[in-house]
Amino acid sequence: MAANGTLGRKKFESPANLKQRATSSSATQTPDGSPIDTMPGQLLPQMPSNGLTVPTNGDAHPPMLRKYSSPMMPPFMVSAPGKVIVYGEHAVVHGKAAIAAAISLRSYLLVSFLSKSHHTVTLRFPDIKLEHTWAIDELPWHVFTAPGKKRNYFDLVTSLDPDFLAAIEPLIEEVSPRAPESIRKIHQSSAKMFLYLFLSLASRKTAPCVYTLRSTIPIGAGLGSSASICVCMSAALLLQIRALSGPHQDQPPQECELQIERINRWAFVGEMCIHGNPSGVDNTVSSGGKAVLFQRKDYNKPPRVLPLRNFPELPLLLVDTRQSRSTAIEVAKVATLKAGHPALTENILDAIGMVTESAHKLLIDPNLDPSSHAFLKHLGDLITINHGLLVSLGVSHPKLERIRELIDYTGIGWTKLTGAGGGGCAITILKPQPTTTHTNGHVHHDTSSDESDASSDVDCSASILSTGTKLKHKILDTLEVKLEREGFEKFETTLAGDGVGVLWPAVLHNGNEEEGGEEIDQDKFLRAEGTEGIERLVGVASMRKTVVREVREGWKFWRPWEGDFA
Ligand SMILES: Nc1ncnc2c1ncn2[C@@H]1O[C@H](COP(=O)(O)OP(=O)(O)O)[C@@H](O)[C@H]1O
Ligand SMILES: C[C@@](O)(CCOP(=O)(O)O)CC(=O)O
Repeated sequence: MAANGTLGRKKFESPANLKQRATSSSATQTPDGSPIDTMPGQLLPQMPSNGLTVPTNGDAHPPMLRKYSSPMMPPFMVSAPGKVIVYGEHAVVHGKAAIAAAISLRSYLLVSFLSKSHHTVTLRFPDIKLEHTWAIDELPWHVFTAPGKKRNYFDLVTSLDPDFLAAIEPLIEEVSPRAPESIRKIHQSSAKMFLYLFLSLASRKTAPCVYTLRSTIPIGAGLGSSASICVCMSAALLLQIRALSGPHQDQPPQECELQIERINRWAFVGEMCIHGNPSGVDNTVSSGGKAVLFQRKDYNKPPRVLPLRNFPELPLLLVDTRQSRSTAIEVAKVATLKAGHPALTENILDAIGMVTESAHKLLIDPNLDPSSHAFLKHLGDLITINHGLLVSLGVSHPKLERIRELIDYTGIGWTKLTGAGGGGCAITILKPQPTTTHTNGHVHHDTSSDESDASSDVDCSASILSTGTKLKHKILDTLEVKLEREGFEKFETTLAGDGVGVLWPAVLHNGNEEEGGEEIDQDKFLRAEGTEGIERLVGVASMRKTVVREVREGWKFWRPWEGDFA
């Protein structure tokens, strides 16, 4: 049951519906150039509050002189994925293409509203132990709304405004001033991103609220954690000002794309606050989901970004070395190698470019059969080749090689480092079925698996997409113990899933639409333990129980590749 009996789904409508009722035209179709300052309660005073209908001037009752207080908006959630680079890291710095894909590790942002008397906005980011509150009236709105300065929600912003940065600087300085330098830097980057987006998109009249964020993406491991929180914040603010339509059933693909693009543009602004000069690939993948081909030949021009709509959702094993690394240092290593051995290094970079091209050609093949063994083997071989080439560029790390060794030994899949290397993570695309195991140097053909695994003539379509087989579980569990013993962390994720998603209101029905549902409140969200606890709370069914894709109860996504949502 909902903590508040009025929070059952039937009593609330999607942001798009509310907006449609309030303005009768969608922001998507007729952007009027000015952000909407009011909250749904303010636009719709007739909206039921605590189950009661508020009389309006149109009622049989005479107009009332007392001003009714607006009902509070229900809490809602947004979520956005992290990413991995599947092929082409480092070569992409030298003008070749790379392929990046969304993963099912995600950030979740809960937006809860306070009564008007508060007039504050609070960030609760427990992953980085940050909690900070600002008085909305004391924020430098005058700078962000000065003549000629105010940005529209649909604007393309490609650089940060120095006046805006100067205006928020004193507020950022007040965040965790006594924390150690390394922690303060993390807190202040997140606060800077938030304040810049909040002041650009919201207004002085914005309803007081708390933004509580939890992420299942390891931070600083090259998995796009920062882009994912920027996408969440951008989407939440755009929903609050009703600048988005949907996500809803049968939304045309172009309209889905427009909403994603709108979110992505502001997420990029957030990334600029955190990173200075981001490439834009992380926020693009996190907003839109699935995968993209990404290439930047000329740094003075925007990159080429091609969505790869056919990229299949594949189970992916992700292992974090927990070895911190610096992207800048790894990129510099390759530059040094190139200076010392220009022809050789160029050949390696060209070869990596060919790996990406080969994968791209396969993925856009109209006759692609993503369930065929041949398809998966092609992708897997390219993973192995790509890793070898990265090793020869000198960007691997003994810990990455150890992970690869442990995984190769099980024969469970194809493994490569992902991102900058020098630490960070390794990814493994799982083979359709492991028919053999290796113990103490001996190779065993396992016969203890269930029927689908025991069959040598396996139906790949079932086994490729499923990790739900006994043998795989056994190998993965044994592997997990070994990896953990050596200080590594293993995640079972899915490759090429959804981008930004919305749970409106933040109520789960646990499969029963008739019941009022269970509200996800701040306390429950903060108390959820680890990735499993968070995913259980927000309605993600365990991957091991599902065959094709994770089930996210109640969540809606913009899916241009489908034309609607499932
Ligand atoms: N869960 C989170 N909560 C709050 N801030 C986060 C979170 N995840 C990432 N960030 C922000 O993003 C920054 C990490 O960015 P970065 O080092 O590029 O890592 P990644 O490669 O994972 O994006 C952090 O310093 C912090 O400001
Ligand atoms: C090495 C590189 O190709 C990828 C770095 O990825 P990440 O920082 O590990 O997400 C650098 C880049 O593309 O900017």
